[in-house]
Amino acid sequence: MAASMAVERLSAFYGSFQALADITFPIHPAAVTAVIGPSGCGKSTFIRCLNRLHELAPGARISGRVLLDGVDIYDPAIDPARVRQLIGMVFQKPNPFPHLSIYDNVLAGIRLHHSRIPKPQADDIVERSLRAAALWDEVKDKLGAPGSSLSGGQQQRLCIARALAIEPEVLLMDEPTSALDPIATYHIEELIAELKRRYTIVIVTHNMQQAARIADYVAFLLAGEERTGRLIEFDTAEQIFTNPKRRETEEYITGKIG
Ligand SMILES: Nc1ncnc2c1ncn2[C@@H]1O[C@H](COP(=O)(O)OP(=O)(O)OP(=O)(O)O)[C@@H](O)[C@H]1O
Repeated sequence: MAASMAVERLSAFYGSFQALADITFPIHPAAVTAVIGPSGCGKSTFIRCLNRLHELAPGARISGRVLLDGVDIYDPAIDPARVRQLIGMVFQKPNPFPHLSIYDNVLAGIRLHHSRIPKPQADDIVERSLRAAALWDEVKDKLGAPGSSLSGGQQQRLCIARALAIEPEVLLMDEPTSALDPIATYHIEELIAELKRRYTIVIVTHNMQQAARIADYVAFLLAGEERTGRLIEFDTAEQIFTNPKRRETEEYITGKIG
């Protein structure tokens, strides 16, 4: 069963600067939730709060709660490394280790947690993860080639395979297609549609058409003059794109602001 998440009164800070204020909404299991909003409204900050990457920035902290299946991932008893294992992340720019082979790239994350994996088990994890990332057929005959030998879209699917190898319950994606061409973007969108059957997915995107194509739910964030991002509207994608309740949402999705 895919996990559910929820954010409750989440605020995020960099030192004295408040990047996000008082954000509350549910993240439904086995569905795609898109986080949209103009540049600088705090989308990346938000998604990084969901797996405790935010706190690694100097002076960064949060208040509020982030629940994974009802458990607060910021509870002092919870190990942040375990959180990042359960809640995987894929970044904007495909970032495979360029000199590592495709095979070793898939295992790179898992090796942080398990020092020795027997070869048959490693082979199995590599094949399963590459299949899940819809990359197996393209690379199965060159698993020893460096990650950098792949196209941008293939590299991004390799990063998705690396994230899936550690068996997360939730997959976070921060603008995963913004560095890719339209065909590679199409492949990643198809893959997301497939992955949401098993995983809970949160994606940051600048691209309204993309959000409309792939999201089940949408959270729209907006920052005012003080640059603090707030949740303007959360709803099903259908509602947000056909009949938003707030004027600001309508202005954003029709291109009048942002
Ligand atoms: N490490 C940091 N230290 C201080 N302020 C930061 C840091 N990272 C981001 N910010 C600030 O936090 C705010 C939100 O930034 P964030 O990158 O989360 O926005 P975003 O919506 O993802 O932007 P974009 O769409 O341009 O990527 C901005 O005002 C930004 O300048």
